[in-house]
Amino acid sequence: MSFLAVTDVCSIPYDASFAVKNISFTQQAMEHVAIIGETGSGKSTLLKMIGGLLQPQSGSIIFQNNIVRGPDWQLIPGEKGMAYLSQHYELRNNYKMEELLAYANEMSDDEAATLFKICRIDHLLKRNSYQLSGGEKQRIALARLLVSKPTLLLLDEPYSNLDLIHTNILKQVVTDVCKQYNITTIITSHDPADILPWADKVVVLQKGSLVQIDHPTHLYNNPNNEYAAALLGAYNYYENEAAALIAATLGLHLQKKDLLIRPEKIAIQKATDTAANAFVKTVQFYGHYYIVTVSINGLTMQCFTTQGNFILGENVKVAAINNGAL
Ligand SMILES: Nc1ncnc2c1ncn2[C@@H]1O[C@H](COP(=O)(O)OP(=O)(O)OP(=O)(O)O)[C@@H](O)[C@H]1O
Repeated sequence: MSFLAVTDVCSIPYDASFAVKNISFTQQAMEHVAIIGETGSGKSTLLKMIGGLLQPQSGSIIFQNNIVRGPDWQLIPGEKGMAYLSQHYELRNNYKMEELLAYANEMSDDEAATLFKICRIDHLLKRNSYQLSGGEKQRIALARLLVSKPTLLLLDEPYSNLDLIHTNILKQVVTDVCKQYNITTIITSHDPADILPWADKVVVLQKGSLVQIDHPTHLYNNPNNEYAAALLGAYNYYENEAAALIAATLGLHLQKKDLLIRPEKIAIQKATDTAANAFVKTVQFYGHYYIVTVSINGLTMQCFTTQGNFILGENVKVAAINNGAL
């Protein structure tokens, strides 16, 4: 029996144009699940249905052997044992943080003190919400959910409003609390950096429908469509004659009518006129790597390289690394 089983779940359409349709997946205890998709693809809608905060039209959600009942069936929406951190969480004004945290607290004083330390908010308890930064508010909001001792944490784009420093702090906090308290987590995001190193299972949504469920490595290397490829990072995509031409240039055997190759799978080097098969169109600096865009018979292709000495217009040779295998 799964920890969570989502079966054929459909949302009640908000209007004629959008509904989440027939989503099924399972989650084991402590398995990290990420729900990804472009903005408006239905991530929050699905997460709220899982949390019992939004009534599904059909399908079933079973959490730890119990049916999750939507708000139509409960006086106070929300499933016991689950905690949902909204993208648009709000902390009440005119309360000290310690008062706010005391409200739903099911922990002993010692347990709560440990939690606040792990959440890195122990120095903020005497403050009011207007005295906190966005990252601090986010950690308080998380701690406020955790004092009710959930076993499943639903995090709706938790890092979307934070800078890199505070994102990294919150990621560490999430990792630490989940490990310390055996909390299973689902995160929604559209940022590959939130998903690829963290998730065990990725659920890809497009316009409310399921595109793919996969392990991040397999998904990154074998996306079911161009949309799924684009969500997880840069890519080059060609069809028909263009695919054949690029495959021949890179030394690849084309097995289908289209070709998807990630930029890091292409080696690029300076070349004499006779050895060259491309020329440099643009060079962009990204800190620890460069993106060099080359032209091959009028087709463009992105290559990642750590070499910053390519010159616009110069001839280069490009080739697939390891036969393009990802
Ligand atoms: N309460 C609502 N009433 C009407 N339409 C809604 C409502 N909530 C969401 N929608 C619409 O449903 C679609 C899916 O929204 P949802 O918030 O689930 O997407 P999302 O993938 O979480 O997006 P984002 O990444 O921008 O948060 C969008 O087109 C949105 O405009």
